Amino acid sequence: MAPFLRKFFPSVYRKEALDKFTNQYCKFDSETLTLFTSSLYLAALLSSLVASTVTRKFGRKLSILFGGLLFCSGAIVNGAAKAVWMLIVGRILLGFGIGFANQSVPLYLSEMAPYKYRGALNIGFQLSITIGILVANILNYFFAQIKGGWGWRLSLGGAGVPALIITVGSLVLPDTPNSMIERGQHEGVKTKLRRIRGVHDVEEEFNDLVVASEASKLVEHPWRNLLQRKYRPHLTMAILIPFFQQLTGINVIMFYGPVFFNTIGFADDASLMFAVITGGVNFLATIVSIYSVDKWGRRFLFLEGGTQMLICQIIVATCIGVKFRVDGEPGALPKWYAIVVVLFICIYVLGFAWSWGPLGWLVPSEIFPLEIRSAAQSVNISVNMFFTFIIAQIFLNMLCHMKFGLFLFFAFFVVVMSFFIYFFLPETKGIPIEEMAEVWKSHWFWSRYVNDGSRHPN
Ligand SMILES: OC[C@H]1O[C@](O)(CO)[C@@H](O)[C@@H]1O
Repeated sequence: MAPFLRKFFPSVYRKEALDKFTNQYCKFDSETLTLFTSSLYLAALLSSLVASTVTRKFGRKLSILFGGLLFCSGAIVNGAAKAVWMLIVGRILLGFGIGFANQSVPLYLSEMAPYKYRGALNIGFQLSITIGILVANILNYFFAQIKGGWGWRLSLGGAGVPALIITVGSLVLPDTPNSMIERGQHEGVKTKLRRIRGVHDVEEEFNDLVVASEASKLVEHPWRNLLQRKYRPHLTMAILIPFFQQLTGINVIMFYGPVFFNTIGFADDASLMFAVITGGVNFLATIVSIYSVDKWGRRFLFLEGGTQMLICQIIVATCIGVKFRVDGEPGALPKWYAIVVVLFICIYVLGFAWSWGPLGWLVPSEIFPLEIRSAAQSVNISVNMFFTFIIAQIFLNMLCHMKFGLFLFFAFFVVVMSFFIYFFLPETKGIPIEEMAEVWKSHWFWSRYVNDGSRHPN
């Protein structure tokens, strides 16, 4: 929003609004602007490491509560901001909140979910993220129209509403049976299980939980465990899947969509409107993945989504390159031309939202065996946050230097990740978690690690 830029980032505002001769690609290149966006992810990365201990020792509820409170305070500081430092402090508080929530909420969900619905509920996590993005984009569109130019305060402060929902939720929802057992609170667990599952006979699940908890207590060094040769495929996936998810370039559209649409010549309100459209497409396609993931499988969605994103990235790069050339000639794209670009961006978002978006969380969550689950999950989240931070931090500068080639840069990674999936990711559709080991044992490449040199008898 122009009043926001004028107040906190006047040099960006001047370049964008007043200087009609600047290279289009560099209009928004400002380090404080990117620091404002990216500081949140650095804070999230740090706090998710602390949160994993809180979640284990004090229960999921407490981590969720911390997440809600920190997020709430960040929203208040941001909504009341008078200077850039307040914005950045607010973003850091939001980041701490996200670190706690990202660590504990997926765990909470998967521990509460009945076994059969775990996949769908897991995608529910990503679905909620897309709903959050969509609602935020819609509100931004309306708040931007408020006379007096203070609508951005509502946009930033409004983040307090979902934070309050999380805070209150953490107080009224029960802790998970797994967590209670893990912390030695055996009484009351069976009653709780009966309530959650809606059946009387919970003896078997109770015993399973106790056995699982005993087993995980025997693992003294989950982090060192993860480095064992037999966990090489898991460690590889815990690092590469979140890395690739971010290298699709999705957050260029999610974070800087309005900035980007502005760059190609739309007015401020039209740019915010396109953010609503991409947000809507993102949400709808995530629903598609809920229905198709167990039907067509993970590999199909990854490969189809990758191909779709690749084609769109090449088309968008070509369209922008042809018009702005390498020197970023000032002037907007013709309307119809800009609409074609927006259309292919939407098809790109569709491709992401039914593949790497949800599967980037689902696949890691179902392939880690219990003894390394929490450590591997922390690696997964940290790598995700780290690369979200990197892209958020360098995107505007990359756009300025790599120009339309930026889209080809991400396209290159989409090719690499699709080959990676094709050759190295086994299909995990319909395989019970406790039988997952077999999948690696019969894989052409990973079998040499999990079988420890000797091939499986069959
Ligand atoms: O839907 C897009 C969103 O999904 C994620 O890739 C993973 O949750 C985020 O980094 C992104 O902002």
